[in-house]
Amino acid sequence: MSVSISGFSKLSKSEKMDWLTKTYFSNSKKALRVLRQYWNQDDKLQQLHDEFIENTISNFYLPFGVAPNFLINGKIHTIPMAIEESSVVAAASNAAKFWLKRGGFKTQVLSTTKIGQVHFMYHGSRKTLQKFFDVVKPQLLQDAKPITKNMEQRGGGITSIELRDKTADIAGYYQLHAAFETLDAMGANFINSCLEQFAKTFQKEAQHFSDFSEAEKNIQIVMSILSNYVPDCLVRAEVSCKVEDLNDNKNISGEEFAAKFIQAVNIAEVEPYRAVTHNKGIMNGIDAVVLATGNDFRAIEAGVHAFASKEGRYSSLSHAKVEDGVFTFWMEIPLALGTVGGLTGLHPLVKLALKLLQQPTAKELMQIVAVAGLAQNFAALRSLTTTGIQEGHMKMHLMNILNQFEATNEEKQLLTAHFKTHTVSHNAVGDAIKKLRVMSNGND
Ligand SMILES: CC(C)(COP(=O)([O-])OP(=O)([O-])OC[C@H]1O[C@@H](n2cnc3c(N)ncnc32)[C@H](O)[C@@H]1OP(=O)([O-])[O-])[C@@H](O)C(=O)NCCC(=O)NCCSC(=O)C[C@@](C)(O)CC(=O)[O-]
Ligand SMILES: NC(=O)C1=CN([C@@H]2O[C@H](COP(=O)(O)OP(=O)(O)OC[C@H]3O[C@@H](n4cnc5c(N)ncnc54)[C@H](O)[C@@H]3O)[C@@H](O)[C@H]2O)C=CC1
Repeated sequence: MSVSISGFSKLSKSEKMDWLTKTYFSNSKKALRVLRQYWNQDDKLQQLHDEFIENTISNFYLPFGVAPNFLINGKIHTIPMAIEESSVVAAASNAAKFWLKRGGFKTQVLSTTKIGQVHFMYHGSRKTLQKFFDVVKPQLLQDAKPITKNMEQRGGGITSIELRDKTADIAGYYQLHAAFETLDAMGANFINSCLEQFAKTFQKEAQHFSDFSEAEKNIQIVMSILSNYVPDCLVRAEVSCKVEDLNDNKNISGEEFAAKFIQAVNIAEVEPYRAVTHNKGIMNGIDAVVLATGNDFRAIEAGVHAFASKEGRYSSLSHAKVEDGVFTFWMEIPLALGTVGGLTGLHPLVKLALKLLQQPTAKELMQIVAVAGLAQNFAALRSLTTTGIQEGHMKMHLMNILNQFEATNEEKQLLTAHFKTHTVSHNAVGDAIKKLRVMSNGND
């Protein structure tokens, strides 16, 4: 079907739903019912959620779960997670429980610098441009003062601006490359506002710079935007224990477990096909907490994967070693997060998640999120190198398969018990449910 519409954004919510359901669904009443089913019953809350984005017609639920027992730098946390995939929360909880008895997670924020750039074109003398930049720099900072005043009072603001010559890549291409400290805000809007002001000042002042020829005054601003690549907004998370303490009755000694685990990490360090899946496992934990705390998971994803490629080849974000009988597993990861701004003060479940985390600062949240990623990676690698991933994952996924077969509560109970001792697969569940239904029909 190929249908276009002009002025859709101007329609009311019910007009939008009406057009959509009549245009795309043979049973428009049923489609409407589903959409309405996910509206918040409270009118005020419904409006709040509607107004987060544009053309809202319903709400998209994700489960909101928690993983308890995370010992981080000596303090226990229960971590909120919003995610659709079964076994992720169980895996995080499992790893938290494992490390609770082994000293817990240690974390450290290594840096908090964020970057933004004004990309512009200039075809003239590089020396004169540099001279102009040196002259105009105080004015750039001065004109941005109305935007930076409050941030500076809090201890943040613009920390540097430099002129970068990118003409080796594209003829005439230069940048104003600026660094920012945005404290508890992720900072996208703050940084973009500063950059757009830089661009205005830069262009305006160029008109009055007497060393420029008329042609050189014609600086063309291409765009002004923050970068989601934040290699200097970095947090480290680590676990370690004596090798013999890794033994956890999984029919494998601590030494064997450490050796296999390190092999698995080494493979992800050198083999991109494996590294992507390895890091996906880390992002299971990271994204879930990022979402639950109202942060921008696209920004985090883009930045993290760029960081994983920083050596020129996509590689593992985590690393492991044994030294002097001590197993250490760690990760350094860039995370530009906010605990103010964005949705953090608006979405009721985000507010609850932040309260659950005892109202963390952005730095504290960076550490909690990194831990969730490392824990997730530990749980996945532990399964992969011992039982295999499917045993635990499918155990958790069983309920989704049962729901696909529209199992009743009674069927769920019987089949959950059955699959405690049988391997879960889509086919096996299908066969078991068929058998059960034939038997119960026979009994009728
Ligand atoms: C699934 C488990 C945890 C089972 O592990 P288990 O040893 O069978 O669990 P258990 O029943 O003995 O319970 C032990 C603890 O695990 C947690 N746990 C256990 N069950 C639950 C549950 N229902 N709800 C909440 N928490 C649960 C919980 O902490 C529990 O302690 P308790 O609460 O009893 O004191 C384990 O096998 C595991 O960690 N597997 C890894 C699963 C995983 O990584 N899933 C992610 C999806 S797969 C993927 O996307 C990524 C991947 C794997 O491809 C990445 C990669 O390749 O690297
Ligand atoms: N490329 C990207 O990543 C882009 C992301 N965004 C979106 O921007 C939003 C985040 O932007 P923000 O500027 O962080 O949010 P925001 O625009 O809500 O601003 C947060 C403001 O909170 C104030 N504030 C109060 N207390 C503070 C404290 N302790 N520390 C720091 N600031 C404090 C500051 O004035 C700060 O500017 C997210 O929703 C994100 O999705 C927007 C454009 C691009």
